[in-house]
Formats: sequence, C-alpha cells, structure tokens
Amino acid sequence: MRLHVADHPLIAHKLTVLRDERTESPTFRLLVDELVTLLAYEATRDVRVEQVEVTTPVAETVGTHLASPRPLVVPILRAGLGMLEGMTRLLPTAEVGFLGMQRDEQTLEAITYANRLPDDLSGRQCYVLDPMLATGHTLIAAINFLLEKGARDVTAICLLAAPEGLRTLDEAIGDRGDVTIVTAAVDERLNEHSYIVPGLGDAGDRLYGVVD
Ligand SMILES: O=P(O)(O)OC[C@H]1O[C@H](OP(=O)(O)OP(=O)(O)O)[C@H](O)[C@@H]1O
Ligand SMILES: O=c1cc[nH]c(=O)[nH]1
Ligand SMILES: [Mg+2]
Repeated sequence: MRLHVADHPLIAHKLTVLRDERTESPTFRLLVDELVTLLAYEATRDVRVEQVEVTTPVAETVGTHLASPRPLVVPILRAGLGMLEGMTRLLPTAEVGFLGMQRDEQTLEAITYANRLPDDLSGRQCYVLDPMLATGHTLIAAINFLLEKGARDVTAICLLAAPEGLRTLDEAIGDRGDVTIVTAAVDERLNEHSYIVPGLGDAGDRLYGVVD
C-alpha cells in the first residue's frame, strides 16, 4: 500500500478551518469540495492516458486524452457523497458507483446498506472517496468489494487518516491489489471511541446533520 500525504499550504489552511468546531455545515461542505479537488489533482497523477492527434489553429500535434476504460469513482455514503462533485469536476467522464456504509459504533464493524457497482472492474482504475479513515474497517470493506470484482488499481482519497487505520488497512490488503491512500493529513491517534484525534468530529454529521 502506498501513502501520499498532500503537503500544501492551501490544503493545510482549508483543513484547519474544517477542523474548527465553529465551522457550520454550509462552509464545511464548500471546504470539503475545494479540498477534494486539490487532493484529486494529486490522486490522479497516475491516471491512464493515451496519445491522440490534435489539430490546433496553427499545426498538427500529438496530445493526451484519458484512456479507456473510464475511471470509476466510488463515494462511500454518507460522508463520501460530499466529496463527489469536487472529484467529478476534475474527472467529468468518470463513471460513478455507490457504496452505502455505516460504522457500528459498538463493534466498529462496517455495515453495508447499499452497493451499486459495475459487475466487472478488471482493468478499471477506481477512486474511493471517504473523508475519514479511522479504524480502517469501512475502507477495507469497500476496497474488498472492488477487489472481488476484479479491480487491482485502487486509490482512496481521504481528508484525514489515523495511523492505526493505515496499519490495519495495509495488513488487510496485503499484496492483493495496488492500493494508494491520498490524504490531507495523518493525525495523531484514535480516542477511546475510535474517533480521530484531533480530527474534525463526525464528518457525516458536520456535512449533513445528526441522524439518530
Ligand atoms: O475507519 P472507520 O473506523 O471504519 O470509520 C470511518 C467511517 O466512519 C464514517 O462514516 P459513518 O459510519 O459515520 O457514516 P456516515 O458517513 O453516514 O456518517 C466515515 O465517513 C467513514 O466512512
Ligand atoms: O473521527 C471520526 C471517526 C469516524 N468517523 C468520523 O466521521 N469521524
Ligand atoms: Mg458519520
């Protein structure tokens, strides 16, 4: 597994405002959107391309297009939905699959309540969106769905990751796929409730409000 921490002053600034407990939902959503676009720029560095001929008003030349098959973007509901538009702005031709997952706050296991993915993912580059990588259980389950369908090249874009979750994910994936995590920061640790410290709280609640 590869880890890329996007070290950029604009990312650090936006992340700091996002962490602030006084930041309300509308600003929070806007910042998540902006941060994803910045992270997506890093995350798509190895997106597959092909050379194409293009005629400019001045001359013929060889340029670059995204190669087929189209990349697949997979937001993990709920919180990952807040990252979708920022991602597709950069990759407008990408296909979008959906996973609905919720962490059981007692057992910390990921419960899957929605799964809408293409059947065959062999040869597809997949980009998973989830703002928080805490214990790693949610991302492990999501990446396993993709690997089971034949994907081998998976990049997860997270706003924050915990060291514990990164270790668990690395062990769980092993050499079954080429997995990269792109994140804005690796925080200190998990607390006794397995929340990221210092973190930003519950990303889904801060984006969309508290659901009982
Ligand atoms: O690494 P983990 O310990 O599995 O935790 C991370 C998951 O927890 C959050 O989702 P949550 O269960 O709160 O659902 P939500 O997005 O609907 O709020 C977050 O968006 C991740 O999906
Ligand atoms: O810190 C955390 C951990 C899990 N889910 C969140 O939204 N935040
Ligand atoms: Mg939540």
